[in-house]
Amino acid sequence: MAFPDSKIPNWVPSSVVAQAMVGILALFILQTLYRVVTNPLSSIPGPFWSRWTNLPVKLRLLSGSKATYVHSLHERYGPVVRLGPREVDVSDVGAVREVHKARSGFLKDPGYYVGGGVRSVFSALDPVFHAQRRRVLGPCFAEAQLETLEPTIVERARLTIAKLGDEMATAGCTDILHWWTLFAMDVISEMCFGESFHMLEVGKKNQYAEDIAEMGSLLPLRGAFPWLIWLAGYVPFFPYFKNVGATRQRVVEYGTARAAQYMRLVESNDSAVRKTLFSSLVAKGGGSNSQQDRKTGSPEQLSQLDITIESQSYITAGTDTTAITLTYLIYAVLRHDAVRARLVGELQSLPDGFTHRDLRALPYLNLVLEETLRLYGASQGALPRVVPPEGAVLAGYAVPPGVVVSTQNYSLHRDGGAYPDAEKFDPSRWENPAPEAKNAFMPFGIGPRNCIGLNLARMELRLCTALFFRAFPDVRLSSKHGMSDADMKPQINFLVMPAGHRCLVELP
Ligand code: HEM
Repeated sequence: MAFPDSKIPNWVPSSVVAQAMVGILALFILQTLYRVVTNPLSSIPGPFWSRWTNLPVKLRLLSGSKATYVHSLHERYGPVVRLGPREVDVSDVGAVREVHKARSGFLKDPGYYVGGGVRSVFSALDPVFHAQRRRVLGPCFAEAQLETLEPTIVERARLTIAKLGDEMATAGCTDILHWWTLFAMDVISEMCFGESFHMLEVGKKNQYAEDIAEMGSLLPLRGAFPWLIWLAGYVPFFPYFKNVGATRQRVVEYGTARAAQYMRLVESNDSAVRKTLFSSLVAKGGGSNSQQDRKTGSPEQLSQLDITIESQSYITAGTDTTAITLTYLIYAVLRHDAVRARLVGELQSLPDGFTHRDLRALPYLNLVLEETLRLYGASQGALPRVVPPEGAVLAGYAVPPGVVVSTQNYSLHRDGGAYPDAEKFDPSRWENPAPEAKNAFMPFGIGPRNCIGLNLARMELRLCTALFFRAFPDVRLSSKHGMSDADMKPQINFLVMPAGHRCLVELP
């Protein structure tokens, strides 16, 4: 065998080179085998391929079937299942609570959560910084604080109902997912920037919302192959990913302009300035744009830039989540005549000027809400965390430091022990729930990284459901334009999304 183009000197016999190459290959295979066999995760049950790769679950993440697939692995292998050489999923409630509890040491997996190098309450990894931010921002989402913003929600919800009614009358049916998405965007933009995006009036998303949706659509890809986005910066034939930088830039610029505009209004002492989520912080001197405060990262005193970044994360985390959950709530109610009859009856007993406080006290509405959050809450997929340096024992299995441990509501909320006949949409199961049912229920996450917007989400869900079913007690699912249950099959990547990206309803 000759090596004409190589730099190997002529005096080295080619058979020696070939033997060396075979030797290196053999060593590599042996080392890999050794690592696979001695991997501390090898005692954790899982499919055979999980010893070598996590590619099968990554591909399922992209196709929206990871959560159902991982659930099937739990059914086969038990509450702790291996998904790859350095990855496991846990569905044992005690172990899930261990992972997410305060001071557990498990941090959010940076491959999944951190984007754009900015630190918001959502993306921050450092627990000290995060705790300080939550202390500052938590009160903005307290129920009493949100009551001052209730008129914003009601005004936008009434406009949505009017739009739905118009479209059903003129087009014969309407897409509630589309309109609830615009509703949620308008509400959160007004709550962050003091002025709604007015997307409901226009009937479609603005550029900012499109940009945020585009960035969100890349999350599964980023979660599966974080290096791909990095690589895209260097490889010229990835124009799609190259646009991401420009999109992100546009989002920051637009948010900055909106926040600056709001601060100018506040400083002008205009009495017409609308309250925002951040009003109490601004009143205490937050939101300043001085050079000293500009640097993002000061946890106690939020600068204008911090408020812009936080707003962006609320718009990302608080729009589709609310719109999708609300859409599934209506869909589930419309598929169950007895549930609809009882809910509509209860809502019709409300006085005309009802408030969110009245809705909080309605028994059946809240049962329907809990059951929707169990089966159709928007967050059903993996919430990945990294095992701390000291390692962990989860449901009896030792898990070494650095391993990614995920938990998923899809499995927790379908645990037959906690929820008999788990696939059945049955609000009455929450009338007198067993401790197991309460324990496994985590639609908004648990612990210090739970959802900061959960009070806002529940408020929006209650108000919209009440206004919708009072306005349209006889509404039904439509079969126009080929709409069927297949359109509502949940696809789960980062969030749940109906497979058809629509939910059409009509009046009789
Ligand atoms: C039905 C609606 C919603 C659902 C089901 C939901 C669910 C969740 C879940 C499960 C988490 C935990 C994520 C994790 O542990 O990795 C979370 C976190 C978060 N959510 Fe929500 N969410 C909803 C609405 C909202 C709204 C309206 C807002 C906005 C204002 C919001 C803002 C956030 C933020 C900022 C975090 C990160 C909190 C932190 O890490 O400290 N969410 N949400």
